[in-house]
Order: sequence, then structure tokens, then C-alpha cells
Amino acid sequence: MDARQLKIEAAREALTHVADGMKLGIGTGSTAEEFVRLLAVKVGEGMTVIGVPTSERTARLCSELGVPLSTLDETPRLDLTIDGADEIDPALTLVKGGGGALLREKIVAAASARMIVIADASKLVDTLGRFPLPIEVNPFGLRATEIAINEAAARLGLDGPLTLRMTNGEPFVTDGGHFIIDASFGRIPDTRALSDALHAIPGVVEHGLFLELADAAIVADADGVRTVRAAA
Ligand SMILES: O=C(CO)[C@H](O)[C@H](O)COP(=O)(O)O
Repeated sequence: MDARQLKIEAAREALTHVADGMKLGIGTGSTAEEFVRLLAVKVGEGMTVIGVPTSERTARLCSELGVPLSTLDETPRLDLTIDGADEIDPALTLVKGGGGALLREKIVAAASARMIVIADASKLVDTLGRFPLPIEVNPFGLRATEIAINEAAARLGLDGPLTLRMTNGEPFVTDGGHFIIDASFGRIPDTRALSDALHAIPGVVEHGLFLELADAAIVADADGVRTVRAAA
């Protein structure tokens, strides 16, 4: 099974958790897009759902495929969010933001009664940090914010290059008008401490550590699809 097929299988299993009438948060990225394609088929067959997209990119795909959309202002409480992830640890703490949508993804997940993550098994790790941690920052005072991030990380014994995410020779700009710094800290043993430290920096808008938001992860590999719940 190729990588795309694994994403489709995880998305197909996630669809079994979607009931008629649900208000759904809809994630961003290649795996979430497979979910949108399968959801659109169900909608075409008569399923009634309303989706709140986590990015302009997802909103465009939903619109093209006929998935009815709302905004979080119109629909502030959601039943379920389905989204991808860049890394998933045994506690279901996530690294997200590889697609640059982490702020809206976190707001939508926090507004949802449940969050299910869909991924291929390569996203499972024992300790987060192999994937650089995306940190969404205000463009104002970028250098000062970088220094503050380095200092906060050093206090936690973390070190590693910070890279401003670029696209076509320009800084990548998120849907919220912010920049992304990808922080290659390596292993992050204390995700709560890093989360708190980053939140204390004024120029940091949000970061890609998702703590206590995911209820389950649906993970696909060559042997099939399994549902992972947080280790006690
Ligand atoms: O966090 C995300 C976007 O901000 C994505 O969910 C994450 O990057 C996973 O993407 P993919 O399914 O393409 O591997």
C-alpha cells in the first residue's frame, strides 16, 4: 500500500465516527484532504453535516467538492474535529503545523467535543521532536521573538536552529497573517514546560504542540488500520 492509500484508509475509518447532523471541524494537510474527499461522497449521498475548515486551503477544497461550510463564529461548538498531525506520541500529544495551519487547527480542536487524528504509522513517535516544531509568530519584532524563543528553550535544556519558513523566496504567511518559525530542538521530553514557556513570549501567537486535545488517533500501516488511545 502506498503512502496515499494509507492516508485514505485512516480517513475512511474516521468517517465511521461521523454521524448525520454533526458539526465537524475539518483539518488541513494531505491526510485531512483525503477525509474531505470521502466526506464529500457521503454528502453527495445525502449525509447532512456542516464543516468548519481549519484553513483557506481546506475551505477551497470543501467548496469545490460540495461539503457545506460554516464559520466558527456561526457554529462555535463542534461535535468532532478530524485532522492530521506531523507527530503523535503515546499520550496523543501532537506536533502540528507542517501545513502552516496550526493556529486555526488548535482553535477549532479546542472548540470541539472530540478530536480524532488521522495519519499513517510513520507519524507515531516515542518522544516528540524529530519533526521541527512549528511556532507561529507575529512578524513584528521577529528577531526579538527568535532570541526569546532561544532563551526559553535553553532554560529547558533545549537547543537547535530556528528556521523562518519560506515560500518562493518570501516568508511563508499563515491565514492569520503571521510567520512560522520551525524549531529543530530535537527530543522534547517536557512538552508542557515548553508549551508554557512559548506561550509566555509576547511575539509567539501559538505553537504546534497540541496537548490534551486529541481523543484518539486512527493510524494506518501495511497491516491495516488501528485506533490508538492515550496511554494512561
Ligand atoms: O498540521 C497540519 C497542517 O498545519 C497537518 O495536519 C500536518 O502537517 C499533517 O499533514 P499531512 O497529512 O499532509 O502529513
